[in-house]
Amino acid sequence: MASSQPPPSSSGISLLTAEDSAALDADLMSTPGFSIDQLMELAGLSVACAIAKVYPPPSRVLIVCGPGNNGGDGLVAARHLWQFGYRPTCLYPKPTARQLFTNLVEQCKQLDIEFLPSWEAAGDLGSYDVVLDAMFGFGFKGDPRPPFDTILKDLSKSGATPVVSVDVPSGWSVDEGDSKGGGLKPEMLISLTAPKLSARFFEGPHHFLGGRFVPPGIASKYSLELPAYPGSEQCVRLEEWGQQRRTKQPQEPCEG
Ligand SMILES: NC(=O)C1=CN([C@@H]2O[C@H](COP(=O)(O)OP(=O)(O)OC[C@H]3O[C@@H](n4cnc5c(N)ncnc54)[C@H](OP(=O)(O)O)[C@@H]3O)[C@@H](O)[C@H]2O)[C@H](O)CC1
Ligand SMILES: [K+]
Repeated sequence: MASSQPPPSSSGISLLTAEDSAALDADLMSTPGFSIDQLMELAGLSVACAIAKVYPPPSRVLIVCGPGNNGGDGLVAARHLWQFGYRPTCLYPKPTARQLFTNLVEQCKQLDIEFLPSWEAAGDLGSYDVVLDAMFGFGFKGDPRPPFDTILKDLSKSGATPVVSVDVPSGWSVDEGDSKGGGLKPEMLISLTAPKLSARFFEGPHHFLGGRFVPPGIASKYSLELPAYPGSEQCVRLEEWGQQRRTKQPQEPCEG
């Protein structure tokens, strides 16, 4: 069972705790029998589709991938972005030896997507149009360990290039957000399945939902209230965060 009713955001959309995110993930793989490959493919595709809504090709995208499934989403997104006409470059400093991940890397290499040997090799961040943060999602705990500590510090300091975070801004507590301060301030967040609790602290102008694979039974088990995806779209913009708050103008006085 879901550990508790997910808290709604101010807009009524459900937010998931780290604990419920992991439980929901396990449910998707047990009851409807989704494989992780299927879910990751759809998650990564939705990330690429959301990026295409905001940063049109041919953008230079630096994709920083972490050691878990969030990193796998980044590798899938790299392949789709290339197919959409982008020029992705990947950094995958702690590659996972599992077959799924070695396949994803090989699929990118078949497209001649460059894999950087180190963070230092990324050079001037200003030479990229977008940095895709696929380091950590709902499996992150504690303080970032090397080399991600340095990468996150550098990305947090640099205002040169917009950061797009997959599922959770990396380095943030999944439930508490950037509780220590000084962390990433992404311009765009692509929440997967449902926004995580920390999304209530996201202040950037672009918040999307992706991962269009939740069957009604699981949505109802977790009492998920989510916006409908339009038509055949893989992502939906969550207007309720950031954008509306930032663009809200004081009411014009009525004439007459
Ligand atoms: N249902 C869905 O919405 C799906 C989402 N997907 C994506 O998967 C992630 C969650 O993936 P998971 O592998 O469980 O977790 P993460 O990728 O977030 O991180 C786990 C790895 O990170 C390491 N880790 C954890 N904390 C730290 C730290 N402080 N410093 C360095 N490294 C850290 C951890 O290593 P351990 O040794 O600590 O275990 C793991 O290697 C979700 O957010 C979505 O993006 C799926 O793709 C599809 C289904
Ligand atoms: K992330």
